[in-house]
Amino acid sequence: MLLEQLSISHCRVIEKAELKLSPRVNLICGDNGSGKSSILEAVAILSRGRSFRTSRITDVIRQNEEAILIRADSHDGENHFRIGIEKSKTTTRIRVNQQDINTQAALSRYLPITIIDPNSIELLTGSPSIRRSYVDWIAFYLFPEFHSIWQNYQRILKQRNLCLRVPKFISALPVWTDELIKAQLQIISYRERSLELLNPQLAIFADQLLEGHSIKLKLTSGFAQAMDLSVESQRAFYLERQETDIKSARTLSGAHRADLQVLFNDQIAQHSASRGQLKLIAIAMLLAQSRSIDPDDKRKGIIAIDDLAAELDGDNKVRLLSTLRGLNQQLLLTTTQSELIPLHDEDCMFHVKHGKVVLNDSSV
Ligand SMILES: Nc1ncnc2c1ncn2[C@@H]1O[C@H](COP(=O)(O)OP(=O)(O)OP(=O)(O)O)[C@@H](O)[C@H]1O
Repeated sequence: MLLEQLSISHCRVIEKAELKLSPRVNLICGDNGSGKSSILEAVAILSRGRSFRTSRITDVIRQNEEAILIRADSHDGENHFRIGIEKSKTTTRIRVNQQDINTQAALSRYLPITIIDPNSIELLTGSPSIRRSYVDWIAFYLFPEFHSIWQNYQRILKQRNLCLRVPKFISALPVWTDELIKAQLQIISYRERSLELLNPQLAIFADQLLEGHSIKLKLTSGFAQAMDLSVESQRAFYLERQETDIKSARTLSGAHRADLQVLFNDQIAQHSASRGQLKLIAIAMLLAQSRSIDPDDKRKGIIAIDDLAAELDGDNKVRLLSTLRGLNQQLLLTTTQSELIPLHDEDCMFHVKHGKVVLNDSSV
């Protein structure tokens, strides 16, 4: 997928910006506070419905404006799409090819974007939900049916939790437990299939970015103890834990509590890698995520990196830039240092000042 033209209105310091993007490197330069990250936030809102810096849309809507509006022309190699999203404090309107559509997921399908920013290290240091979302993102793009299976799991979980919380519904608990068991076996299988595609990609990026150190990812099941996950053994487990679940008023085990173990040279990465290495591991994981949804080299994701130079030392920066160059994917990179990356013929450089974006003509 490529973004060809991007139009942003009322995003933080940006009143209006139009960017005609290169299919390769797009370097977005400017001083601190000029509005570089706001461009990436706009792209994130288009792809995911929310910014990567805040979950509140009101933070992102320009002061004294009602709504943020982002539109893009994109194409996937065969078809062109015109996509757009308008978000006010209370409403969201999504359009694809002049048609209103109902769900963010339907829009997200058109725009697989991986965002790398200085907070990406939370992929390792943050809560398990960040790592679950990381794997589920891959399953979402690889398997069209995954999203409804995931939604179904959330619905069943809510029903089971209701039975645990409200005494008059307790008689329905075995039914919802069985539903939960069935649904989570599906979720686990999709996550495992995603990891099978992810791990070989990760080995390649670990080699390029971490000088031969190994990174491996392993799924944990979401159950406190190692056990076989057959229907019978799960049923016995939930029955045995029923009183604890009732006391907590929620289901304490299952696919919604799964985690991803990140192994660095076969040790738990969070406990063994340096902070600089953790950053590189997170970057390798995110690049591998983007590559793994494109096994036949047809559905390329877009990679956006906010503040590329931040906190990587000289050699690591050089290694990362050469890895990015080799990717053959569309890149959106922000930086305060316009000399950061030598540009090639097809690349574009944009300068951002007080929210105004201009194309640097010498870059095309
Ligand atoms: N809702 C808003 N309305 C108007 N301006 C805003 C709003 N929220 C933030 N700003 C301003 O927008 C700018 C945010 O810019 P942004 O974070 O995109 O800058 P940046 O170029 O990425 O900076 P840095 O290099 O420091 O990361 C800041 O100047 C901030 O004060």
